This record gives sequence, C-alpha cells and structure tokens, in this order.
Amino acid sequence: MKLLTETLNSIEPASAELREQATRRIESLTMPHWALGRLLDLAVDLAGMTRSLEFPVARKTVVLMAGDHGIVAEGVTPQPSSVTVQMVHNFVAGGAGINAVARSTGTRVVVADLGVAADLSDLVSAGKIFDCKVAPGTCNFAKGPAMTRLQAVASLEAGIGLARRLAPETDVFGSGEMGIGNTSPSSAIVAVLSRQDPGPLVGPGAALPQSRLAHKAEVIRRGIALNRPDPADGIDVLAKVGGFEIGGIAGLALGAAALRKPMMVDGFISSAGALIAAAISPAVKDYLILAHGSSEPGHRTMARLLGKKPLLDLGLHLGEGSGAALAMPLLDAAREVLTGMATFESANVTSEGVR
Ligand SMILES: Cc1cc2ncn([C@H]3O[C@H](COP(=O)(O)O)[C@@H](O)[C@H]3O)c2cc1C
Ligand SMILES: O=C(O)c1cccnc1
Repeated sequence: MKLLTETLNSIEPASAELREQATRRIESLTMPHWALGRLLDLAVDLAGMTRSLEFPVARKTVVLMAGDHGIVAEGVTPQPSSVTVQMVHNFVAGGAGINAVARSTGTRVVVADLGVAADLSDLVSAGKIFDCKVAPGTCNFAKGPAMTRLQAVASLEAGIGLARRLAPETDVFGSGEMGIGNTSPSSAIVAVLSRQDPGPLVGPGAALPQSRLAHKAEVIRRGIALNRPDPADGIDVLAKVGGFEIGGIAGLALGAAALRKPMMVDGFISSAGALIAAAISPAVKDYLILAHGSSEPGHRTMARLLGKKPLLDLGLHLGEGSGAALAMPLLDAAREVLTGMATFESANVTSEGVR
C-alpha cells in the first residue's frame, strides 16, 4: 500500500504553462491555423505531460501484462484459458500480432506475468518475462469477488513497479494485455463506472458467436449484482469484477503519470485498466493517450469516460498492445512538427490572413 500511496501523492496535473507555450509555438509555424489538426493537439498534450517543448518520445515500451480469469468457467469466451500461457510463449518467441506491429514501429515489447494460471518459471529464470504473479488466475466473479482488496493493491503496485523499473529506458509507455476471458471483466468495469446495464456494452471479444452475447451480458450483470462494486472506489471495482492484468495496466498508468511520462492506451481491456486508474486518481487522465477505437461496442463509452478521442480507427480488436504500438509513430511526428518546422518569421513567410 505504501508504493501506491506514494505514487498517488506524486501525480500532478499536466503543466498548463507548457501547454500554453506549445500552443503559442504552433501558432507561429508556417501553416494555416491548426492545419495539422489533432497531431497538434497531441503535441500540446505531450508538452504539458513532459514539461518540455522538446518532449522525448524515441524510446517506446509496450508492457504486455498477462493474467487468467475464473469467469471463463461461465462460458463467456470461446477459448480455453490455456491459450493465455500458449500466447505468452508466442510473445517471447516474437510470433504474435503485437511483435509484428511493434517491430514495424520500433517499439520494444516486455511481457509480465500478473496472474497466469500456469507455471512460467522457465521464462522467468531465463529473464524473458517479469514475474509479478499475484495469483494463478482470478476467482469467478459470477460467484464472488474476482480477488481480495489486498490482491487488487498488489496488482496495482506491480504495474507501478514495472513503470519505475522500465523508466530509465523508456520515454513513452504503451499498455498491452493477454488473458482469455478478459473482455468480461472489462465490460463489467465500464458498466459499473458508467452506471449502465452491461447489455449494450458487451461484444464478441475473441470471436464469441453473436448467439452467445446475451448469455455473456447476463453473466456480467449477475456478477455485478452479486458483488455490488462501489463505482466511487476504483480499487473496489478492480477487486470485485476486475483482473490481475487489468490492475497491472492501471498501475502502469499511475506509475507513468507519477513519472510525468505518457502512456499510450491500447484497446478495450487496456481502457478498462485506464478507467480503474482514473477512478483512483482522476489526474492520471492528463498522461493518457488513447491509441485507437476498438470495435468492441463498450469502447465508445470508455473513451467518453476517459474524455479522450482515439487517434486511430482501424477496426482493431486484438489487444496485446497492438494498437498502442501502431499509434506510436504519431508521437514522433508530433515532436518533429513542434521542433523541426520553421516559423513565419524564420522562413520569411507572411502570416497575413492565417491567424
Ligand atoms: C489466439 C488469441 C490471441 C489473442 N491475443 C489477444 N487476444 C485477446 O482476446 C482475449 C479476450 O477475449 P475474450 O474475453 O473473448 O476471451 C484476450 O486475451 C485479448 O488480449 C487473443 C485471443 C486469442 C484467442
Ligand atoms: O480492443 C481490444 O483490446 C480487444 C477486443 C477484443 C478482444 N481482445 C481485445
């Protein structure tokens, strides 16, 4: 609890002064007013987060958190839990979607076991993954809480610990996850925090047939009614209906914000983690960038709660951090625009009629 408290105490809002300076600089650059659109909004955001007009974004790290879910016993996903550990081996071997996308954008991928229901000691002792296992899978939240409050705090602190450990070699964090069944806790989290029925927020996840969606929604509805998570208490929501990797993502977001570093939020599950972080500390939102709009239906509500517009809209619904890795080059473009463009004055271009 000490690490969490200390982290929460050191999160400050982004700098309004640096946002203002970035805006003034952009208005002096040789283009019609705000002609690079949301790339410029991104540049302003990054200046405010990092307190620098020359914000560093070169070193990008997606932290891929893995965990299993007791709710899988309710038939809410077409896949068996064993796919989680199989995919962890695939990530380490470089063969997954995230590995391919990350290679193409110069993004490093690190894998952490937050709660996989399998023995991963071989990969841990080989230094291939971080061992942050809270427990081998959550409990079934249709029958009781997914985890204890202590475990929820442990998962948050594991994420904070990863942010701190990776910070010396990271300018921008990205969130990623793997955990069969994890669209169900994510749907529960957005339902609780938006105070809505889960029905319209629930989607197919990893290809659950349309005919099973009503069942998935009903399981989640029952889990919420049974556990009665308190929407005003993010740790309680995480403990009652969350997941260990979701707690890890929330912790990563808190840790990054405390370090004044941006975190690129991936899709549906990562946004659930971001929502938990924001429920615990609203100022964390200043340090979050929403990479893309997931095709999972509840994601629009998540984006609204986070107060963010996704950068990309490509129909992605893979997770793993793939959308976060894909959006990373936009940060380089934002930096280059702010630092590399000429001003009207320096290039001797008239700004008449532009401002
Ligand atoms: C082979 C495979 C690779 C994946 N990579 C990410 N996910 C994604 O699908 C899972 C969530 O969907 P649900 O809640 O329906 O189980 C998560 O592991 C998520 O990362 C995958 C799923 C599968 C099957
Ligand atoms: O948007 C996502 O992150 C997502 C959606 C479905 C399944 N897995 C991940």
